[in-house]
Amino acid sequence: MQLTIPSSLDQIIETVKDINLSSRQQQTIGLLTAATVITSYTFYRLFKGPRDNCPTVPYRNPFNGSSAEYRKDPSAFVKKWTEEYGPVYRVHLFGRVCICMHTIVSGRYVREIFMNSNFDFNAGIEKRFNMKSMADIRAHEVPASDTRVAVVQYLTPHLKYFTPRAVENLNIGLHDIVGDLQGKKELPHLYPLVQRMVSRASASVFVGTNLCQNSELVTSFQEITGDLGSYIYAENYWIEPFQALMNLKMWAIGKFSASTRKHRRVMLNAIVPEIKSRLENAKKPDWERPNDILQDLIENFKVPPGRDIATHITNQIIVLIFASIHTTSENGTIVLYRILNTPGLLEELYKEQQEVLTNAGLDPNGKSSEVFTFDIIKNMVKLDSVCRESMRLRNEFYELTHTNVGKNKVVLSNGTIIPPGGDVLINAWYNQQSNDWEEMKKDKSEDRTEFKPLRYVNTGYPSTKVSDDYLVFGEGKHACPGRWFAIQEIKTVISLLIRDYKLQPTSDIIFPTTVQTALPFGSVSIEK
Ligand code: HEM
Repeated sequence: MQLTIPSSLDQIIETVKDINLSSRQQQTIGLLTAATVITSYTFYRLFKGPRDNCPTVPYRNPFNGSSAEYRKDPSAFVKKWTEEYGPVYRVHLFGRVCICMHTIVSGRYVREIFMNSNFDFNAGIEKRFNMKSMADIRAHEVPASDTRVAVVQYLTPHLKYFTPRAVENLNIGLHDIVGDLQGKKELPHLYPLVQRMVSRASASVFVGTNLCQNSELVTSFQEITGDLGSYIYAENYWIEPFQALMNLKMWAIGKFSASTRKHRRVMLNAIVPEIKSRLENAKKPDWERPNDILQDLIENFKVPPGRDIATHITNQIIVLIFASIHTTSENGTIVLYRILNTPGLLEELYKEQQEVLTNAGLDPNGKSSEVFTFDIIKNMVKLDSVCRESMRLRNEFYELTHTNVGKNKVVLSNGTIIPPGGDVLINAWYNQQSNDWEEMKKDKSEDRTEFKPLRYVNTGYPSTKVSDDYLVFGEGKHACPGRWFAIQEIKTVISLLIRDYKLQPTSDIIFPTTVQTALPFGSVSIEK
């Protein structure tokens, strides 16, 4: 017997009204049929999500829906269903069913998510990757708004001031990996190099010029995100449909994992005495106030009741690290591989660098912390275009999950309903790369899938400018407030490397096509 799951109440009535109830046997069959149909309908509604005619990608596995198919070939999956269903549709992914099934939003509709304060990125991401919980930080003690304030008020306005120290420490980070470099050195992958440079420079700005010399601390800055992330990503996906179990697992990582304990110990060992000595020195008349985010946090943030100041500030710094170090290192690595994979590009960028420095009356071979100033880096427009183009083309598919944290349903302009607690995924592939989005093409012949390094030169679209077709930093009032610092670091890492070293790929460079990593692969030789 074939069971057809009805999609509306009318269909149920149609099915039941034809049952002839003249005999006892027929009555029993009739009742059973009606019960089966009603139960099926209830399940159908439950698994389908809200009644709004939004199409749902068909799936067989009721627990993990389309997750396996999506993970196997995300590009094919996203292309197929976006073509079939258009800009807004539902997919049963990562165990999210019923009213919480992910709604995929593409094209201009993404604005309706980014501009609506009911949608929260942190609430969405924390369902699968709750960094605070995994680092044993109580969420309410370090709200996202605190980290935003730290960046918006104390970091971004002072980027010019912080630049020389960041450049000096990028160089030290580089030296940590390549050493004095007498001959050629082979780097199996570029990520550890970029990550060390970014970690050292970020540490000099976040916790100051004294603590950034603590190599163990810089290593913790470098590794904490990847270490905690590996507990989640190296996992069996069976746990995904069970949110309570996921939460328990992330909480247990925070409380009991060796990585969390180690990184917290290293950070507290460094930060506790530093805060103590700063608080004592501040009482002295000849005190010279340290200028870094640590000092801003000490002076401006309230310590929650029952918490000591050092633990609270360490927690704030850890959250800042989660937001900044891996993201910047990963994207810096992506840009570098793109440059190395494009014949003639490295030489063109070197030429631009020499021209910008010479036009500013600076010695093109001068001390890096003196010549690579905030304005000089800003003037490297070709390099900036390469950054935007490389980041636009990173392998992104359904990204930037947002949850409706409001009490009411949100109705998109096409009638799609996102209920309270409902999740949205942004179709970054479509918005950033698809040629089907005609509106985003300058002319019909433009190919958005192509890597065109100088695409954005003189277009008014620097790599920090968010737009519907460039969502790497999000959009709207929660768009990444650290993007100016991130781009400054990425551009300086590249400027230092292409001026002072010779880099050459020693294997093919592979750009990933899976959801597991955005990092390209390939070995590179480096020499002076
Ligand atoms: C290339 C590197 C980076 C990328 C790709 C990146 C990306 C993002 C994205 C996608 C968001 C969410 C935006 C949204 O909700 O719409 C975000 C938020 C945030 N980012 Fe970044 N980020 C980067 C670097 C940084 C850096 C260096 C910092 C700090 C120094 C930082 C601090 C933050 C903070 C505090 C938020 C939360 C903003 C809020 O909730 O209002 N990010 N970032």
